[in-house]
Amino acid sequence: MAPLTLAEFEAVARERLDPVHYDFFAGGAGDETTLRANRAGFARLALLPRVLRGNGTRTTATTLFGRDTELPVVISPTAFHRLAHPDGELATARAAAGAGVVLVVSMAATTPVEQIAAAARAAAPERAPTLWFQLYVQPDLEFTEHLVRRAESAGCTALVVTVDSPVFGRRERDHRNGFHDLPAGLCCENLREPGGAVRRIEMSAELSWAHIDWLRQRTALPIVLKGVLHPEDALLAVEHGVDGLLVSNHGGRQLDTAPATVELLPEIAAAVAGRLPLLVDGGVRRGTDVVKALALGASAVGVGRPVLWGLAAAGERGVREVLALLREEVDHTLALCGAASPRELGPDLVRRQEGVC
Ligand SMILES: Cc1cc2nc3c(=O)[nH]c(=O)nc-3n(C[C@H](O)[C@H](O)[C@H](O)COP(=O)(O)O)c2cc1C
Ligand SMILES: O=C(O)C(=O)c1ccccc1
Repeated sequence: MAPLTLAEFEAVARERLDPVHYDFFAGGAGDETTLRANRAGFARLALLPRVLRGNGTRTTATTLFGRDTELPVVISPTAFHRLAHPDGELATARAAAGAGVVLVVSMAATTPVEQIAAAARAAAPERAPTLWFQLYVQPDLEFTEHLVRRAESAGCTALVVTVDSPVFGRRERDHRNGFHDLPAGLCCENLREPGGAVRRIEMSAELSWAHIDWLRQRTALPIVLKGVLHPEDALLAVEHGVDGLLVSNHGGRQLDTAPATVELLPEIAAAVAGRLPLLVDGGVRRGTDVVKALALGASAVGVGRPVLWGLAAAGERGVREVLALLREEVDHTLALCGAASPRELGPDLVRRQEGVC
């Protein structure tokens, strides 16, 4: 039976994957409190529908940084797609392009960004697929700049700079399983030097706002900061001229006990006061989750693990099905809420209820 929900895709993926790789994808940091909190945050919110709105025609489409997208959902960057399926990022890119959904290519992709972009273009030549590139600013700024140029030349139209990883999160499942490295034959292809050697990704606690200023001066691409959670940092982001925020706790993989992302949205939306578009990820598994996040001020949401489950279950087709399920659920939820488009949603549609999980 074809999976009917994103949760069912996870169950299929779990059966197919090496348990060590399943744990790498599924796991979080520490006690996995934040991993669970992301889901609980959505579960605590109720949707309060409007009726008799006369919205016979609906759209799930919207725009992000001036480009059309079929869904207010982007594929958040996740490492190592070839651990999930031999076609890896190529399959993900084809599915995303076919669905008209933005793919954020991970710096830790197991396929070079140029090949990912070519696969996306070939899969949907008529619609100029949208790829963004996720960057961990490396202490070697010359190499970082080289990566930015590669992403630009490959046709990526935004940089997503991950700022929640001054050190790597402590994922205890991986420690228990002894999973520390990619198997032979796979590597982080975007870390390959012109000479052929592959660098290791460095997490750096030295990074500061000065690095964001440095990057701002070196690229005309929109810069989205991924992993801003504190409203004061959201204000600093505005001051430093970034173009968007992806409110994220890294799917519960970095600071354990960080709050659920959806719970932070209202505060962050109030702080930025419309000066920047907000995206949010962490625990989005249902169309109702998407609608709740948009109602609370997000322009779009990101999904991480569900795409890996689709990929592990059935390669490109699995990712296509995951995106199609999300699209149907978003459309259905908009209809039931009396909304004609993602842009019509406001905080009046959401109620917080205690004790519901
Ligand atoms: C297996 C895995 C790998 C990830 N790799 C990256 C990465 O390379 N860069 C990054 O910025 N975030 C990475 N993330 C975090 C995701 O971009 C995203 O924030 C998170 O998965 C969202 O939560 P969700 O999985 O509940 O949808 C990764 C997450 C997972 C689960
Ligand atoms: O697993 C992750 O969450 C992640 O961000 C990552 C980054 C670099 C290499 C491998 C994983």
